[in-house]
Amino acid sequence: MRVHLGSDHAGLDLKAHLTTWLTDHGYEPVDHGPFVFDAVDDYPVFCLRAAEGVVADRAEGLDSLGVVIGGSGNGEQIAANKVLGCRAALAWSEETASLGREHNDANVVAVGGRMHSLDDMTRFVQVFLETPFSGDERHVRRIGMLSSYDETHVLPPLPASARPGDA
Ligand SMILES: O=C[C@H](O)[C@H](O)[C@H](O)COP(=O)(O)O
Repeated sequence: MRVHLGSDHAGLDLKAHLTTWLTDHGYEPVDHGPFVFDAVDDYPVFCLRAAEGVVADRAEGLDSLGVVIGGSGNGEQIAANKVLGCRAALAWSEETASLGREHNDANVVAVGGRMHSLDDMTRFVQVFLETPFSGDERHVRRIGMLSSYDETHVLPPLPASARPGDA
């Protein structure tokens, strides 16, 4: 499996660690930078490229996921989710990492490099990469609503039970 990585200065150390770890574990890492420490670099530059790499691979039928890393993971997740076809989940525990795949079929995971130990973050990424999407009908339906909104910008209809005054 190919794994696209992007970060900023706050995620640089973890990205370097993960690149080696991924290679050692049979993955094909693709590093979108940064490659040197620059305390004022900007995560969108690198995380948008990583997310685009995942989406392009998957459009060609390749097995591909992404990892974006910053101080909190928040901005990196937001950046990745700007790319059409990317679903980026923020992982801050093993459970949120696995749920990102099981329930959300996320194809990119965001991690906060200033929030956890190196071992914990590596484990979150490992869990994310190794967990399959459940494929359950309810999750497929919800993901379909998001994809449809991406394409049409039309809101999904409210169910009868959720209309104001119907409670
Ligand atoms: O959400 C954004 C990330 O956490 C960034 O890594 C963070 O904002 C960078 O902060 P600073 O520029 O203060 O190092």
